Amino acid sequence: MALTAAPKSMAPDATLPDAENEDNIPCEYEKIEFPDLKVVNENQMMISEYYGMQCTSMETQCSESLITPENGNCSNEEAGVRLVESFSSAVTSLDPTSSHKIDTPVSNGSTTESTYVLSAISSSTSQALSATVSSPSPEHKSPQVTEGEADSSAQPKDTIMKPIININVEPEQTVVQQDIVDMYMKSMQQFTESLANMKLPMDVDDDSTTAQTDETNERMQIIKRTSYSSLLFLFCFCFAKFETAPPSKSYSSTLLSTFLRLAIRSPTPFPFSSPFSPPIRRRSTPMDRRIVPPSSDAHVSLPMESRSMSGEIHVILGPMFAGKTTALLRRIQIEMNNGRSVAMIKSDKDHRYGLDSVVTHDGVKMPCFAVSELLSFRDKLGAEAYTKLDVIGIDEAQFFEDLYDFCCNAADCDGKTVVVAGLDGDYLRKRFGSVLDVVPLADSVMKLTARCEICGRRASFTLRKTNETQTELIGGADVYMPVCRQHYVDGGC
Ligand SMILES: Nc1ncnc2c1ncn2[C@@H]1O[C@H](COP(=O)(O)OP(=O)(O)O)[C@@H](O)[C@H]1O
Ligand SMILES: Cc1cn([C@H]2C[C@H](O)[C@@H](COP(=O)(O)O)O2)c(=O)[nH]c1=O
Repeated sequence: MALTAAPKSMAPDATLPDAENEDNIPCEYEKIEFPDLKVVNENQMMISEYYGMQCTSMETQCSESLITPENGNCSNEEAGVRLVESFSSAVTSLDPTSSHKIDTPVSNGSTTESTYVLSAISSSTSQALSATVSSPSPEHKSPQVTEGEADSSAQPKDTIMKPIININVEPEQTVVQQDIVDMYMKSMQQFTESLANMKLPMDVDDDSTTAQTDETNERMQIIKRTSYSSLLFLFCFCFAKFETAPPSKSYSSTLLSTFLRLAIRSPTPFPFSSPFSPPIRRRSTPMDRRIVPPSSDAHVSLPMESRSMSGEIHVILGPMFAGKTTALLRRIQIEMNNGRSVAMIKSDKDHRYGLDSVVTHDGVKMPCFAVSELLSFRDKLGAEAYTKLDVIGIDEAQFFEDLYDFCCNAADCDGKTVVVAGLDGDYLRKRFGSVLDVVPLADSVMKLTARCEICGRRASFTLRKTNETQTELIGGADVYMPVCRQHYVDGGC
C-alpha cells in the first residue's frame, strides 16, 4: 500500500464543515477578524517554549501561517495547506525504503489508520536502531545520585586525608606504610581527577542528548582498573602484615578500619563494580551532539531500550478555538520529523468530520483512531504495533473517562510519550471529564486561549450559544464561541 496515501489524507478538505453545514465556514470566518496578534503570538510563544524547540523552517512556516499579520489576511485554508505540506514532507522523508510500501496491515482499523501508523513505526525503528550510540537522557538520572554526590567528586582531599591521620603505627613501620598509603593516595588522586572531569546526570543539559563515546568508555575502564588495583594493593598489604608479623590488636583494627574507611570514603560511592552500582554519566559534549543530532525533543534519539523507561505526559488545555488541536498536530509532526512512531486517537463521540481524522477548525486533518475508550486502543492497534509506538496523541480528551488510567499505563509502564489535548472546562466552566485529573501526572501543562468573538480580547472560556443543557454536545462555531471573562459573565451580550 502506498504510503503517500497518508499525507494525502491529511490535506485540508475543502468540503470540511466546521459544523455539519459546510456553507457555514466562510460566513463564520468572515465574522472573525483575524488574527489578534497578541493572543495568537503569545499562544505561539507558549507552544514554542513548551516544545523547547527552535522552530525549524518547516515549523516556522506553519507558525507564520497561523500568526503573522500577512497571513492573517490569507484564508485559513491556506494556512492549513502549509501545515499539510509539512506533514506530507514529514511522512515522506521518514524512510525512503519503507515509505513507499507497506505490506502488512497491523490493525483492525481502517486502511488509512494502518497505513499511517505503520509508516511511522517502520521509520522510527530504523532510526532507533541506528541510534544505539546514544546514552540515556537526563530523565534517566539515577535517583541514587544526588547533587551532593556530584560535589563530592570535587572534594577529594578532605575525604581521603582523614583516615591517614588516624593511622597509628610504630616508627619503623611508618615508612613502609606511608609509602603504601602514598601509593594508594596517588591512585585515588588519579581516580579523583578522572572523576572530576566527568559529569554526573544532574549536570546534563535538558536540551541535549547524551552519547557515550569510546573515549568515555576508555576512561571508565581506567578508573575501574585504578580503583580495583589500589584497593587490592592495600588489602594485600593488610593481609601480608598479618602473615609476617601478627600486629597488635589495636594496630590491626586500625589498619582494617583505615582500609574500610578509604574504601567507603573514596570520592565515588561505588568504586566497586556491582549490580547495584548506578552508572556514572556525564555531560554531553559537542562531540556527542554531533553523534546524535540535536532535536527539539531530547528523547527522540534515545535507543529503544532507554525509551521504554522514559514516558512523558504533556497536556494542552484551553477553550474551543484556542488552537489545541493545532498544537497537538504540530507536536506530532515534530515527533514524526524526528523519526518517532506516532498514533493519534480521538473520541468516536465527535463525528463532525468523520471518524478517521482529527481536524482543526482551520481544516487541517490527520488520520486517527476513533475509539470509545482509550483502553481499547491497544487491542485495536495490535500489541506488536503498540509496543513499537513512541508517541500517542489524544484529541478531545474530555470525552474519555479512562484518560487517567490510560495515561498512567502508557507513560509510566509502557514508556510512551502521551500528548493530551482537551477542554479543561465545559460551557459552564466546570471541569470537563478527566482532563484535569491528568494534570498531576503531567510533565508539562499548557493552557491556550482563543480570541473573544465579541471584543477580540483573550478568550479563556467557551460560551454555548444554544439552550441545550447537557454537558456533552458536539458542535463547532454553530453552537459555541470563545469569549473573555467579561463576555462570559455577560452571557455573550
Ligand atoms: N475566535 C477564535 N479565536 C481564535 N481562533 C479561532 C477563532 N475562531 C476560529 N479560529 C481558528 O481556529 C483555529 C484553531 O483551531 P483548533 O486548533 O482546532 O482549536 P481547538 O482544538 O482549540 O478548538 C485557529 O488557528 C483559528 O484559525
Ligand atoms: C464547551 C463544550 C464543548 N463540547 C464539545 C464541542 C466540541 O465537539 C468539542 C470541543 O472541540 P474543540 O476541538 O475543543 O473545538 O467538545 C461539549 O460537548 N460540551 C461543552 O460544554
